[in-house]
Amino acid sequence: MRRRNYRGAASPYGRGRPGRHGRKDEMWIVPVRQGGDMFYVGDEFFRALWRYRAELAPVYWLIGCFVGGAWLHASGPNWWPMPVVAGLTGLLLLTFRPVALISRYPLLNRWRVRLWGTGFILSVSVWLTIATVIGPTAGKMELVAFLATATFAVPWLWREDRRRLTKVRILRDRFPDTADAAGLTGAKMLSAILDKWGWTARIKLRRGQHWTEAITAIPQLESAFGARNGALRVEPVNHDAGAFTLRMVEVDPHSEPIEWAPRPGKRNQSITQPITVGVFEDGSDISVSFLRKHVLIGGASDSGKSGLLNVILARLAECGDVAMWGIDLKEGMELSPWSRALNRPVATNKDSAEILLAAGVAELEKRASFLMASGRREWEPEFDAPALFIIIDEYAELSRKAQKLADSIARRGRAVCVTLIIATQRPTQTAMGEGTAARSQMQVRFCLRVNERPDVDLILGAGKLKAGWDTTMFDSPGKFFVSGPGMDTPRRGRAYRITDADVRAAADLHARHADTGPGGRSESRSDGPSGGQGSNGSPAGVSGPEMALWAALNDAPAEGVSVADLRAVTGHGKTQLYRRLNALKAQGQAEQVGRGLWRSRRADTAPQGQQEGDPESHPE
Ligand SMILES: Nc1ncnc2c1ncn2[C@@H]1O[C@H](COP(=O)(O)OP(=O)(O)OP(=O)(O)O)[C@@H](O)[C@H]1O
Repeated sequence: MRRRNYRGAASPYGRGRPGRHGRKDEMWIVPVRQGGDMFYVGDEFFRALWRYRAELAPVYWLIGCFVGGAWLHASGPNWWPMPVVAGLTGLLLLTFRPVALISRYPLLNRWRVRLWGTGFILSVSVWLTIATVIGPTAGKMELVAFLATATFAVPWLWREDRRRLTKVRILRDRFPDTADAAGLTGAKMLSAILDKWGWTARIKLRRGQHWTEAITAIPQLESAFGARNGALRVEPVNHDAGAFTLRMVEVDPHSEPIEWAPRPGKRNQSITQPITVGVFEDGSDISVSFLRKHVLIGGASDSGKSGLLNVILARLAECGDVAMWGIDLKEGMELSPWSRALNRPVATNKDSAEILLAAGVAELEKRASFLMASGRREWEPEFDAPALFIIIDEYAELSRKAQKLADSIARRGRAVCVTLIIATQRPTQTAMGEGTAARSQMQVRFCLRVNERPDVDLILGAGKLKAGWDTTMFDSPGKFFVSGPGMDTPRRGRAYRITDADVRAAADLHARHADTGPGGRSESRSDGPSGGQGSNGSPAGVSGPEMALWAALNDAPAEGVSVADLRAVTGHGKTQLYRRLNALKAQGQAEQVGRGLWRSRRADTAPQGQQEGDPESHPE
């Protein structure tokens, strides 16, 4: 059989024959339909019988039963045990559901499907047994077959996933016309998935078209689909400039505010896990990792910046390995309700903001020397060594000095887990501080509604507006795009709505220091195990006992520091202290130099006798 190339000329080569450079030339070949139009119509007919096999299944069952019954009857009435054995085998399989069967047909896990299957197998095997003996057309056999088929066809055709499958097929079959009407001639729908809010499809464009053309064609596509304004979203597909993801939002999950639901349990979360701040419009959670990342929240007035900041604070407060400081230059209006959950009184004016940021830089430097001395590269947050977040509402209001300090934290704070969460309306260079690079250090960026399109690039970074991250059309507060590691497509999200009462409840539930309540005493956290200045002068509850322990071991004389002294500086109980000391010893960072005497392992000293078996080298 000769094949034709794409211009219709006969090709001398069969399908797949290597070209001049060993390249297969099958791209240029389409199969020739021999036999003219009749063959074509017949071909399409059989294709349709196969494509719509699920919908046509009841007809196939009926035909199968009559053909099978006729064959068995013709073979002899004594063949009746055959359908009985087949039916029993089917029932046994359904009852015991071997793994191979379940992994191929997971639907069999549903009891309704099994009930239907049991009835179906019983009916078919009984009917075939009788048909083998008396014949498939004897008596009322035909009527019974039709009635039984109709009975089993109803639940089969009404099945929810069958309905979905049909909808997907209709979408896919009609898509070439829709794309044509929208000016994307030649585009194909490769796959589609339905969910409760709408559907998402993967589209492949004609060769030479770029996915950004689909962004321009969104209004035309909406019209061609007969959808409401703003119902369609276009997102790029990684590694394929000629494809995109088309999302139709039939029911907008963001049309109503999504209420904040506090999580039970106190301080049992960890910042090493992503935190959930809202819901994407396909109903999935927006989970963002805040660990070792600076965060920027930008948006116009009333776009919901403070609301989002409150949600983030509430989530951070749930983490036991987090410490928080706050700067709120709106006279503490936004952050004061959080005072009890913060590890330091809120800075509400330019001077106290400078002091707080200077303390942040000092903390950062202490942590950096600690890491260097202990041969580690990154701060691993723990309850005793929390990640420190400095939250700044209205960053643009900071003084120049404060902005320089914040810039220093932005540049150096990530590895040591001293990070910034900044909210501002327009992060222009002036607002972020002339001569500083704070904006470029922000890895996670939330962009709420903005009034001017160029503000999108200002908040999210150059080129984002052109890539479809336009937030000027966001119509309700709390809606945003978030960009960051692993979040490089513009998916619309909406933050939870958190009320003032929710904020108060969360702050009470996760109070760090009861004595720093609204209007609480400043710098008064000097008592208790996690309070007070560490021996290294670290701020209470931030650097924590871990650094105090390390400083004491480092400062210890050659004969070591006593366990009693270490307990005093860290506030640890004996068991906890020995757990930490033994861990440091295992890492080669601390050594026991005598009974109950420890110090850091120094490069210049040979390892001392390790006194294995010393009862005090194990927690009691
Ligand atoms: N996620 C949300 N869902 C529903 N409503 C919200 C949400 N976030 C904020 N709002 C509402 O929007 C209004 C403005 O919110 P918010 O004060 O957070 O905005 P803002 O951007 O901080 O404003 P400004 O810059 O003026 O301080 C408030 O009435 C708030 O209740």
